[in-house]
Amino acid sequence: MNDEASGQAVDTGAAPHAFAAFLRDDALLKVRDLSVRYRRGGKIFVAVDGVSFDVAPGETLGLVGESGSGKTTIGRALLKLLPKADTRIDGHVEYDGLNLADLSASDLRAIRSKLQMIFQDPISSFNPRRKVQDIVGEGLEIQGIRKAERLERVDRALNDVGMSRTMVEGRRPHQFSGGQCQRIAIARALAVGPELIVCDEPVASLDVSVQAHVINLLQDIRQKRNLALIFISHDLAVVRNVSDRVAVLYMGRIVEIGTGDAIYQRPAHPYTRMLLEAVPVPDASRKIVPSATPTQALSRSAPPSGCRFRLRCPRAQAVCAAQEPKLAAMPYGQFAACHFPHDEPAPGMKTAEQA
Ligand SMILES: Nc1ncnc2c1ncn2[C@@H]1O[C@H](COP(=O)(O)OP(=O)(O)OP(=O)(O)O)[C@@H](O)[C@H]1O
Repeated sequence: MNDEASGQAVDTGAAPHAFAAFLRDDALLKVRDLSVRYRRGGKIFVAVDGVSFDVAPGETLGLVGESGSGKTTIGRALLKLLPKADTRIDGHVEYDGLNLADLSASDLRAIRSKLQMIFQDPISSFNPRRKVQDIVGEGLEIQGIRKAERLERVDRALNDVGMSRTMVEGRRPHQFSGGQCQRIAIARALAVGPELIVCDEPVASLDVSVQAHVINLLQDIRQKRNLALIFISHDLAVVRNVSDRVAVLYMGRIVEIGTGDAIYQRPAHPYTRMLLEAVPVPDASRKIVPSATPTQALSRSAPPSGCRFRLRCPRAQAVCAAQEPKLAAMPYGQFAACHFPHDEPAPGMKTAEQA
């Protein structure tokens, strides 16, 4: 399936179940042409629009984009956590060969032990009246696991996040710091023995000094347990050291997807470059590209014709208004949806050859 050199445009919209060249056969999770529409005040709002990607066992995929680009909606759609009312989901999500749309409630419960999610604000996902050891064991309780085994698995999960039962015994979430609460949330996800965890901005609410600890912790656990991660962030710098591949999302669509090396060293899409420019680096030659039209001002119920990024894009030409670009293979192996992709290294970045 890895037809990277073909240079062929990939129309995932027209052929939702066809394997595009950046998709893989051996994936644990297959997402094909996923769209999510919300009804808001009588209008249809397209939050996610024809997104396709895969996650292989043990792989980390970074999902990056500005606020409102649809990252959380994708994460929640994968776990079937979106509100049913006023939400329409189309497309195909397959986990370990099972189509999630076809699953009965009990099959879905079984899958949930394999597929977990952690959130930006862990405390709001905790029942404040419960003790921490019970919170960590919640998923096991739902599965009907007996108490002795539950305690053993809770201990193991707490140890994996650098905590212990003695540390948490009899205590409630508000007695812990933000970083510790995120560890508790990770332990709760780990306790059920997942294969894939969707991490939704897991460090965004933490102090910068704690962020690195939590990221390193996730990395260690991932290696130890051969976990796959979808790491959601608005910040390309945050996913940089954790992602094998990165997908860049703009207004509900993937505009670039590829290995971390390609995305950081040879970003082809002007939007990816804009996000990279916003990453603070100690290099005065790199400036933040001014954005004429902020995303919030762009209507999602009536997105611009052609390329959705064209109103903010310094390279836009007439064809960009007339024709929506498809994801196409770039010389450095990634796929980008752009009529005028960049071919030069990212400014201020050393390429692998130069390093
Ligand atoms: N339940 C809902 N009903 C209506 N609109 C929604 C709902 N949930 C999200 N949206 C809208 O869908 C768009 C995508 O939201 P989403 O939270 O997925 O984006 P995001 O990229 O995760 O942004 P953020 O980082 O700010 O959470 C936003 O404009 C949001 O307002």
